[in-house]
Amino acid sequence: MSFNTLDDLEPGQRVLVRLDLNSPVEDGTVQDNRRFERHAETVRELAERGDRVVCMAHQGRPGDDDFVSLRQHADILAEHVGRDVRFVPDTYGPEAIEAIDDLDAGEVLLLENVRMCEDELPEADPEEKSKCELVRTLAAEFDAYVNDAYSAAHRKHASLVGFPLVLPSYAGRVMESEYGANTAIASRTFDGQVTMVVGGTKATDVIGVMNALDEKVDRFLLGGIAGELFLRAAGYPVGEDVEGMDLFDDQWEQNADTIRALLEERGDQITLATDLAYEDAEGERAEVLVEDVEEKTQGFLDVGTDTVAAYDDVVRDSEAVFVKGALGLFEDERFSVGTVGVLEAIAETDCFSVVGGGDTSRAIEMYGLSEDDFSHVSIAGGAYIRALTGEPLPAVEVLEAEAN
Ligand SMILES: Nc1ncnc2c1ncn2[C@@H]1O[C@H](COP(=O)(O)OP(=O)(O)O)[C@@H](O)[C@H]1O
Ligand SMILES: O=C(OP(=O)(O)O)[C@H](O)COP(=O)(O)O
Repeated sequence: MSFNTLDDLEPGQRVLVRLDLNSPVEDGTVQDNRRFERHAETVRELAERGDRVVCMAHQGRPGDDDFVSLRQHADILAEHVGRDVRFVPDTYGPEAIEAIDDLDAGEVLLLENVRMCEDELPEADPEEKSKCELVRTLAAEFDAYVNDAYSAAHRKHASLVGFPLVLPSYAGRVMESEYGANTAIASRTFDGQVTMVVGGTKATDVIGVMNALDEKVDRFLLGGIAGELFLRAAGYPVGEDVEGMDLFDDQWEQNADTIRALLEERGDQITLATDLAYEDAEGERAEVLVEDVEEKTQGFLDVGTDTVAAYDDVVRDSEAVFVKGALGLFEDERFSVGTVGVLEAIAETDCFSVVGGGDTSRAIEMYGLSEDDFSHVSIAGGAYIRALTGEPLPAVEVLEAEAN
């Protein structure tokens, strides 16, 4: 590992820590998940050493329903850390600076959602990001920067790539362990069939790297939003937004050409759902064969049972299975069949397996599966599949470049 870690950081300092607390938000309520539990280890270690610990994180994307304040995150984080986590509804303005100055040794503060600041999001190189006001203002308050946000390390945002150029920088415990595990996995080779289960909502992240995964993956099993977009490209009347959704049309615009090319060039490696599940008028799970869909009038919330059976067979014939994203809205038990079915098949076989996707790992504990039945459960989604391709992660690269 060629970056500095917490073992290299002198205790008793003012430390700015980038976490990834991006979480599901249901009816305005932030849902606890493994990201809190894992990052709490880094925060607790720093606080116990007598550092002043200021945490910075994001939630959602501007314009989306889950783009909310981090106030609730502070309470959830506090439960996992086992000590108070103060919250300030400001990121680098006077209120934030005052709260940072007020902190004593061993105390923890969480700043407001960093994506509420204009400087954060437009992607740019570290050099440019290091000069923005957000980075310059906050850097002046700290002795060191710790990046623990492995799962956001594929984004070139200010809080992720800007600070290592202006502060001594270190990887947190989550960054260290996820980087180590995912890099080791990327260099593994397998004799038998390697399968990747692709679902979730961030279709763009995975479609963008499917070409690069060609060497690594023999079979792709599609579900979730990516699955429907592929069905649309294959000519079925699905994969579009209905009823005020905002999941398909933008991602279709961005990826339609790539999807068509993938289907044409390696369609034999790509398996699509043959049936889909939806909520009927009585509120029950109902299913329809993809070939029988005449028009999409409501959301499809899971793959159907024929599809699950077919995917189950493929998983049982595989030597390695990588999961990136849920096959359906598994948080609702009626639509958990695809995600849980595939996870159960993996757990019952002795294939090498990695489960990732910001939310997918939640399905393991929600449905009584044991983490021990998987080789690695990552709290990262997009970053982990990018790591599999061997493509560098910008936030890791800058930590390495600036390490001494
Ligand atoms: N057909 C679907 N309709 C709505 N939501 C879906 C569907 N399929 C999957 N999801 C949702 O995708 C969410 C995100 O999955 P996740 O594994 O975190 O992938 P990603 O990293 O792409 O966000 C899950 O919480 C699940 O509810
Ligand atoms: O949850 C995240 O990614 P993931 O869903 O791919 O695991 C990260 O916080 C990155 O968020 P973003 O995809 O809105 O940049």
